[in-house]
Amino acid sequence: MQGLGNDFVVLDATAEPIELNADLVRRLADRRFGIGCDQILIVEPPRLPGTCFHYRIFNADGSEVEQCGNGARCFARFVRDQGLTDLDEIPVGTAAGPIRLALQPDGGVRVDMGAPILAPERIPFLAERIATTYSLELAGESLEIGAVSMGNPHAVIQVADVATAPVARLGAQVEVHHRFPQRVNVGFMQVLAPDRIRLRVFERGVGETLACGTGACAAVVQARRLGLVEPRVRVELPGGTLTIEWDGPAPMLPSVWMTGPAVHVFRGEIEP
Ligand SMILES: N[C@H](CCC[C@H](N)C(=O)O)C(=O)O
Repeated sequence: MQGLGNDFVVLDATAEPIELNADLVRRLADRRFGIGCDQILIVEPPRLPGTCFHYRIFNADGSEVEQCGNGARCFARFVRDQGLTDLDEIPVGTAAGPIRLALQPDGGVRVDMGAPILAPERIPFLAERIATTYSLELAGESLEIGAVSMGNPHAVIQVADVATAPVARLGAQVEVHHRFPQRVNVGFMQVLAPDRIRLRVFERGVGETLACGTGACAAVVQARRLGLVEPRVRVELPGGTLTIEWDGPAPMLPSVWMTGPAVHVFRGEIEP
């Protein structure tokens, strides 16, 4: 499956459990010696009340993570195509809590990604207090970043031009910065207009991907907090465009909504 070029191997563990260790994940995700993907998703029976499935996510480096936006849309497409559900609106449990996946008539998927998390200790991010931006000291330079969690941690850096942003170098340095104890995804955001953002994301555990759904959500949350965009924003990533909606930063942080495509690429069996 792929969502704007962020690609996944999706495994159906609804009938019998699948246990993946980090080494097996890395082998399956390897684009030369394995199948090849950015993340592996596992469809499991429900764990949370009121949900139909549980959704586990593993980065290509073998790390298990809390949330994946593009993967959520592909999850919805997969469980429908596999006949595992006939619901149009699918409540799914994740390590970050429940999310709701709604299949759209045009084949796209709209996801209630839940409310963003801004409290540093819950991101997690080491900071004295919550702030709209933080100064991050890197070898020889100081960066202004936003820190937002969508269940998974994101650093958001505003740049003048994503095309020339040092994504590989800075992304790799910020990903492992000591103030992010569980590492971090690093978004490079260029605000083009109040309803339009361009974004590149250096993903934790993968490197730069063609798209990052939670990264798009985090970028819009940060841009809204900076007063730069309207509640509905088109986020242009290298792999395509997502529509992100967020009415915040109201006192009660509302959900972030993400709408975009989910495409089936191939179906196969994994040799035991
Ligand atoms: N690399 C992310 C997980 C995948 C997120 C991304 N593929 C998305 O669409 O949200 C992390 O370590 O938190």
